[in-house]
Amino acid sequence: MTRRFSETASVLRPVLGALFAGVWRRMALGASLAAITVLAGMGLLGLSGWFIAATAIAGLHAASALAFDVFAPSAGIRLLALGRTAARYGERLVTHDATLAALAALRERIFRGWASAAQIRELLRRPARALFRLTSDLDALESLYLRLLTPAGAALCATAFAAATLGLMTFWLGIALGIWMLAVGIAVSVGLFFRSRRPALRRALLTERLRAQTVDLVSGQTELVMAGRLAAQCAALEQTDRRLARADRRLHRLDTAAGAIYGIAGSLTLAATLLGVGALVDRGQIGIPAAVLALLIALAAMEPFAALRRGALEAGRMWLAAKRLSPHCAEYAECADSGATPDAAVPDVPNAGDAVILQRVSVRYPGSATDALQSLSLTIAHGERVAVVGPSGAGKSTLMALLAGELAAHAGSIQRLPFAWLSQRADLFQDSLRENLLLAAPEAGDEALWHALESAGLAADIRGLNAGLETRLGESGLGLSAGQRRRLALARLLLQSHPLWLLDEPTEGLDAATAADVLARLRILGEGRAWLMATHLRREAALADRLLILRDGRVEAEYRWGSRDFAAALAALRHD
Ligand SMILES: Nc1ncnc2c1ncn2[C@@H]1O[C@H](COP(=O)(O)OP(=O)(O)OP(=O)(O)O)[C@@H](O)[C@H]1O
Repeated sequence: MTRRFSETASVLRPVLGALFAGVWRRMALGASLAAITVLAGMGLLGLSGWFIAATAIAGLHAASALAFDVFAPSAGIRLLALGRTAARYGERLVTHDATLAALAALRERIFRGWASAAQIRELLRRPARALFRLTSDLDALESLYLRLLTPAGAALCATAFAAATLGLMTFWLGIALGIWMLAVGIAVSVGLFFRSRRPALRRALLTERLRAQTVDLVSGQTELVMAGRLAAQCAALEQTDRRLARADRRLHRLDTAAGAIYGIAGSLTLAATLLGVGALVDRGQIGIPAAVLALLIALAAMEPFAALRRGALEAGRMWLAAKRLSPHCAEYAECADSGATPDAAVPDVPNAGDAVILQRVSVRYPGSATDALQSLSLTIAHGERVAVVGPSGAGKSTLMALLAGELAAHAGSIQRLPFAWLSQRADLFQDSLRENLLLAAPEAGDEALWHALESAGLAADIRGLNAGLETRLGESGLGLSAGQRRRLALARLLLQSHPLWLLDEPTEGLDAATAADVLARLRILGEGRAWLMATHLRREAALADRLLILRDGRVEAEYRWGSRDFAAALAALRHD
């Protein structure tokens, strides 16, 4: 039991800390306004009933009718009516403003929490899941405040108010009402939470699966048709949909049952209060108007608990979201406390003279039994060009990813200068050419952009487009040829003045003429910078000052330009 409690606390603490950080005052104000709205509503109903009953009784005799003060209660009714409307309006504004601000801050925290090598790899493997978590899990936390905490606070205030009002008439009636309301409210909410936890969890997971399957179906249509798996994928999707509908039906049934229980509990409360206040009137302890006030307050008191229903139904989903987001919130909080970034793989800067120093670095992929890089040491001097060659699986891309900070080493030390990275696939976005270029240098003006395009040999092509730099690209750079995409990536590389270039097979897939042009430009523009280039191709490796032969994650040999071994190793590479 204690272990369970400490586990729950360890999940909720970072999430609540992250959710309330910076906005807790607004959230407390929102919850207070929600409570005021409920109390004003109860007060309005009770006072109106009291007023009508008291006016009717006072009207029975001329003397009492003349003495009856109609102004104070009607002013009170107006005040409560206006107050309730204003509090409701303020509550909506404040709670939603606080929630949106909290979620925006939390989203940023989660993004920062994800900005680590291991997380990025995981996200790239399952992008649909990442998107779902960013949207759905965070929305679930929105419900935690709006549908659970705020209504729970309002329900407690309503209980206290109803118990106090009846307690003023007779102490034990107030206590009995308070205990009864708390018992029913807590029992139904907690019972609903436990009964709905499994279907709510199932619903959240099935919605996630349905989205991922739909994305797979749409984006992989061609492959599914080619493999004859389209019908199977559709059937799997339909099955998920059916299971989701079953979970939905179960939740709806629970919701209806909880509504019915609250209805019955409300009627029982009303009947018991009627008997209680009837006895009090009989004994002459209270008048009829006070009895009507008590009855109407008891009638309204159960309503805030009914509002908790939705929160209790969604609690399972909130719990799942909290469990998934909690490590990221905790991770980020630790980093914020220590002033570090979440990515432990950020390397140091080497001493003057060298651009890269790797010392006995080992890297292992999660789930792999062997190291992809094994105690690898490498030094690259300023302005030196090193080409890494080796058979497929030797560890070339791993080495590049390590230096780019996409992978963390489990042993050894890494020092390198700031770098610009030309990867095999140019990461182009569905945006204008200008925005795609500005990713590399957000402050660059038009002159710098055109200069980079000129140097990359793409300026003439862009000038030929009607919208020039404003031309919009499709997904992954659709609208440009492979050669133009590579040149655009090259222009991005040139917009950065970093002293180290990481080039991953920079001309793979280009025709011989385009490749020769790109390489000639790289050679001229990369003068004075250090290069680390992963390659299979002779035309690329020929630009290097040093060849590094990698095999099974180790440096097997190194050859300097001009040596016979260098020429032999070069000759062994692919020609185009
Ligand atoms: N994401 C991954 N998870 C597990 N193992 C991986 C992963 N990526 C690469 N590896 C393994 O790490 C080793 C080195 O792979 P790497 O991609 O670095 O080789 P490479 O030399 O770049 O190959 P290629 O020339 O085919 O691109 C291989 O044994 C490979 O199976």
